[in-house]
Amino acid sequence: MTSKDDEPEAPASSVCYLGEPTDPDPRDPQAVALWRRGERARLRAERMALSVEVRQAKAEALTRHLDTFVASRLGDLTGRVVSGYWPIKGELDLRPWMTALHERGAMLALPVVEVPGTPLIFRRWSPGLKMERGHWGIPVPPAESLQMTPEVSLAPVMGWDGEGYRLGYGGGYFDRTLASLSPVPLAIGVGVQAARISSIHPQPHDIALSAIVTEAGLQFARA
Ligand SMILES: Nc1nc2c(c(=O)[nH]1)N(C=O)[C@@H](CNc1ccc(C(=O)N[C@@H](CCC(=O)O)C(=O)O)cc1)CN2
Ligand SMILES: Nc1ncnc2c1ncn2[C@@H]1O[C@H](COP(=O)(O)OP(=O)(O)OP(=O)(O)O)[C@@H](O)[C@H]1O
Repeated sequence: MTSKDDEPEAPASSVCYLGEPTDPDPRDPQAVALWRRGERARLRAERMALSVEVRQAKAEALTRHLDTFVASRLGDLTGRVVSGYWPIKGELDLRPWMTALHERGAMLALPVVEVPGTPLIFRRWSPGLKMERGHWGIPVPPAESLQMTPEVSLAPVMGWDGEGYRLGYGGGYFDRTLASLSPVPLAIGVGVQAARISSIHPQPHDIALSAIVTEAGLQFARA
């Protein structure tokens, strides 16, 4: 007869980390890159598993927190340039907020990969604008749209940490863009609360965002 004592003990790590991948050595860029690839796949699968209704409820809750935060930092947005994003791959759809801002007199813009491996540019958008298919199949405003520099820039996050760092799709586009813009915009990471990771293990090229907002509220903000 077997007793409980005969059963092999689970290693402590499987209890503590609940099957999450082990953190890489942050000094080893290749290990970090490999770990990020795994985290992106895990977080993307989790996000895709959310129903459309749940995702929409999260987007609505997030929008309320975002609106409050932006108003607290900038006040009235009339005439200000705000960049959003066209949702892909299960990203939260904040287009209703973009439309509301447009109606309140803000100028909206969307990011465009004009040249792969270089900073994003931003083209003016307004509700109903006919879009073109850009790099990676992402819909973008057509080339004749006015190019603008955002004062507020939304960055959809695949993952995020408590220090304001973002995990995206692995192109490095947002980091490159923030490094190139002057003045630096109020860069707000937006995504689901469940995509929080303890650290993205920031590398020299990673630039922390100004704030992170999820459906649960403001999670991080620099003074
Ligand atoms: N909706 C939305 N639009 C957005 C962004 C976003 O995150 N979400 N971006 C935010 O930045 C920019 C596009 N970001 C991109 C990021 C990666 C790749 C890409 O080619 N990824 C490759 C892997 C690259 C690599 O590992 O070197 C791939 O997955 O095949 C393309 C666009 C601008 N528009
Ligand atoms: N300022 C930069 N200059 C040159 N290369 C950069 C810069 N920022 C990032 N990169 C390159 O981009 C690669 C991917 O970066 P990272 O893992 O941070 O992507 P990401 O933030 O998830 O992507 P994205 O912003 O496109 O969604 C890195 O290996 C890095 O070499």
